Amino acid sequence: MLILKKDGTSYKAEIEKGEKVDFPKVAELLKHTRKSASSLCSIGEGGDFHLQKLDSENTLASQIEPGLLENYVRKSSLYRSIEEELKFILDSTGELVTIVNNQGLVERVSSNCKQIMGIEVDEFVGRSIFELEKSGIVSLSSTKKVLETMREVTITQMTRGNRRLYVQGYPIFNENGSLEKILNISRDVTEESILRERLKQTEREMELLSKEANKDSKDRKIIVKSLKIEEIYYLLNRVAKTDATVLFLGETGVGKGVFAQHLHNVSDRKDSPFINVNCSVLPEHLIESELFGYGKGSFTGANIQGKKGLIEAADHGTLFLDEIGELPLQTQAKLLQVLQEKSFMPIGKTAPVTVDVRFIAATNKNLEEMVEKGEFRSDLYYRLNVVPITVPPLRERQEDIPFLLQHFLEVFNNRYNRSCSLSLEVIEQLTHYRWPGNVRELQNVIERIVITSPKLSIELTDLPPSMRRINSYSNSAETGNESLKDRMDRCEKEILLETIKKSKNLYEMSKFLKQDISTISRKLKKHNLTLQ
Ligand SMILES: Nc1ncnc2c1ncn2[C@@H]1O[C@H](COP(=O)(O)OP(=O)(O)OP(=O)(O)O)[C@@H](O)[C@H]1O
Repeated sequence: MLILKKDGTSYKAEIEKGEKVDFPKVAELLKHTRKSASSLCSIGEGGDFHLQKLDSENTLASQIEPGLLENYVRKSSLYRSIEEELKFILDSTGELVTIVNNQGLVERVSSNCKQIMGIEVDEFVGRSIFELEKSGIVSLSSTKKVLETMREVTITQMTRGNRRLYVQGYPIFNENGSLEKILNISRDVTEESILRERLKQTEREMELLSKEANKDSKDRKIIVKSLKIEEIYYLLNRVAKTDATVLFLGETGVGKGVFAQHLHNVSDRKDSPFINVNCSVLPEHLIESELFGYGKGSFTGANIQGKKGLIEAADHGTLFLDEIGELPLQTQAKLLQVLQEKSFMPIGKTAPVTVDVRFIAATNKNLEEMVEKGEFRSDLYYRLNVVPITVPPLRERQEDIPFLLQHFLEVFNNRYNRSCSLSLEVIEQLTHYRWPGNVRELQNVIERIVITSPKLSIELTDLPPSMRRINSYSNSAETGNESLKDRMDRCEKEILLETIKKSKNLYEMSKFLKQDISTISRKLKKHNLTLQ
């Protein structure tokens, strides 16, 4: 049995509670308690501990009040050393460690509490985590999550002192499997997040710089051959001298983006950024913050340092708003204000930002129709529509097609280290193709051919099946200038040309076309064709 003294020291007596003891043992006990034998027999009220009166059979038992016991234990050297070790462990991790009981009351916290949480240890210990969350001392409690899920959790927390914490909460179960405590280890990642954000910003700037650097590269060359494109090109060179807003209209892939970039390149703003924003790609809930930026800690999930918007990033340069028809109505109102006043208020800021930006917009939608349906603000439409430029689809400017084919062939031959060439029939065929995806589709077709063709000389048969015949027929039909006979003759010639490529002799050709040899021979003669 352990005999405890008021000063916290202890004495271990070889006596068990209820054990019969002889007088030598009682004497030993007396020595330590410094009581006389007669007083020991009468101890029991108000002493360090209460001994039951020794009865006639010399039975000794001890009774210690619970409060007193706790006090003794706290003062004991063993307790003190465990306590010190635990404190040392909590403090030496460098992370904020909290131990919370299963009711959500904070039992312990490491001494860096003030530095990380912004409050003193004493203000933290003993308080309910629910109350701390309510009073905004912690933004999101990991303890609460552990209590809900009974599992290990990981969360990001913002403290009152604007520190960002990466918190891991661990449930600690007792041997019966019920939750005893929750251990939370929080790492202060504020500096890390700032650095990450700076890195992202630098990457964005690098991307802008590399775009700027590439803008005059060969890939960016603009093919201007047809009269329609020539007109646009020269109009842009004139408009570039002003700051007028330009609205590019036209189907997808016709080159609206290319012309917007050209307009910037030939303007006085060419040495400042050209910021290309695709309004259809930015998620609706982010579009405003991306365009206008925001101040420090404006909303949940925002960068704590605040962020410069794309409009501000385009200061002294050009902002190209591609797919402007996709801009939400609410953002349209804010954009109109920038166009009119050249200033705007970033989210969560109190001072307006003034910018000097040239605006260019583009869309493949019918904005007038959208205005009628109330999907696009009429005032913004008129503001953007100062210089409207419609870029025609490829099928309306076939003169450009052979030059575009040649241009992209060069680009991709260089890129993939090949020397592919197109036969005259291929050029002719592709010139009459409808190109629903316009220049972008043409570019992709040539890239695919250069990458996949085993041969260097590209023939009709190497074209994707959809481009080999049908479209040229329908396209010519659209022009409506040819008679039925002429069109049939032309088709016949194209079919013969294609079959010649894969036939060794007349016999094979007649088999392919399911015609007798004499008919094939006659038709070859008619079209002035020979079998090699
Ligand atoms: N005249 C041209 N000369 C050279 N390349 C061109 C020309 N027109 C378009 N291109 C190329 O075609 C591709 C599509 O052009 P761009 O992205 O400018 O079209 P867009 O009309 O803006 O399309 P979308 O409406 O889908 O955004 C680009 O890779 C571009 O380089």
